[in-house]
Amino acid sequence: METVLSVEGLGKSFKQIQIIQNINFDVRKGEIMAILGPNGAGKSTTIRNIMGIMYPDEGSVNFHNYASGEIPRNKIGYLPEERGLYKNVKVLDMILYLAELKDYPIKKAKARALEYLAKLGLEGKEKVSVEELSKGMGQKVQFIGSIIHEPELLILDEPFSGLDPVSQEVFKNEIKDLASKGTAILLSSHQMNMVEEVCDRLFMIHRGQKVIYGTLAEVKNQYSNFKCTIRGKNDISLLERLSHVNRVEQKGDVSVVYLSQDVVVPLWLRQLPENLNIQELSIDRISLHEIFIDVATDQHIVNERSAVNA
Ligand SMILES: Nc1ncnc2c1ncn2[C@@H]1O[C@H](COP(=O)(O)OP(=O)(O)OP(=O)(O)O)[C@@H](O)[C@H]1O
Repeated sequence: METVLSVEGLGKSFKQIQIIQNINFDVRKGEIMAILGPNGAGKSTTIRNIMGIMYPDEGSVNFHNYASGEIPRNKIGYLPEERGLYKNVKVLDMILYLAELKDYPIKKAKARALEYLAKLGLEGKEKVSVEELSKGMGQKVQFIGSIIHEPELLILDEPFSGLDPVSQEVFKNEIKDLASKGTAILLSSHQMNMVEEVCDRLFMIHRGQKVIYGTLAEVKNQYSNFKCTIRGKNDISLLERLSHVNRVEQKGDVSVVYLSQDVVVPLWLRQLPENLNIQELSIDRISLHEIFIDVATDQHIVNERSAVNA
């Protein structure tokens, strides 16, 4: 797939403190790439360097064959972490103003704006002034502003925050739809369930450095695939002695047994001892949420390894 954005060796310091270091990834046409990491990891700093809001100390950002200084900004859409629209401007005028800033034909912009306002449940709000909107509604308007000019690359910093579950679904579907039509999307989010549902690949930063980079399937395969949850009173040492066990976590009567990558689940189930107390048992895939916590807290619960492709 065609590479739209490539980030190479990006590094940035503030007051001699290295915030991000040697960041490398790309975003391809029609894919949703998630950029993840705990608070303060360096995600927004990376995005701001891509957007030319700040300049990197090291490395480069390329959009197709354009180098940093030459990137045609009207080909990029950006929903920043800090939300902000002019308060005393009417919704439709606000969107058209943003389209004009990107040199997008106004007639087309108007048709698109009305289409998206209806799609996002804001039909009839065209003439309402921005200050009269709720926080979530304002976010929807800003989102429309970021895509009004049909950008080839869309960068979304925390698009789901502050949205109710229904609106999150609408946003999620819209983001997927844009990608299916060819938009390259870089998405930063702390909502792992959402990320898991939409992203094709992911990049995780921890303490300013890459710790995970790959497709969702690759990441899951690298981190032990399965966990077995058993409800029943059991001695932890009995569970720890089983084969293919990376680690056991016990809370009251519930034990979570994290299995190693090479486990064959039916065989593993067959070797469970007869004296195991099983009131309930389930086998599940490790979630992205668990992988995130594992990496971000250096726990190595799900896998002895700390990184994928690092
Ligand atoms: N302008 C600045 N001057 C000094 N330090 C900064 C500046 N901007 C960011 N930082 C620091 O850089 C680090 C990374 O911040 P950044 O906003 O990139 O993190 P993030 O991964 O986006 O976090 P969050 O999930 O909380 O939004 C933090 O320690 C932050 O304090």
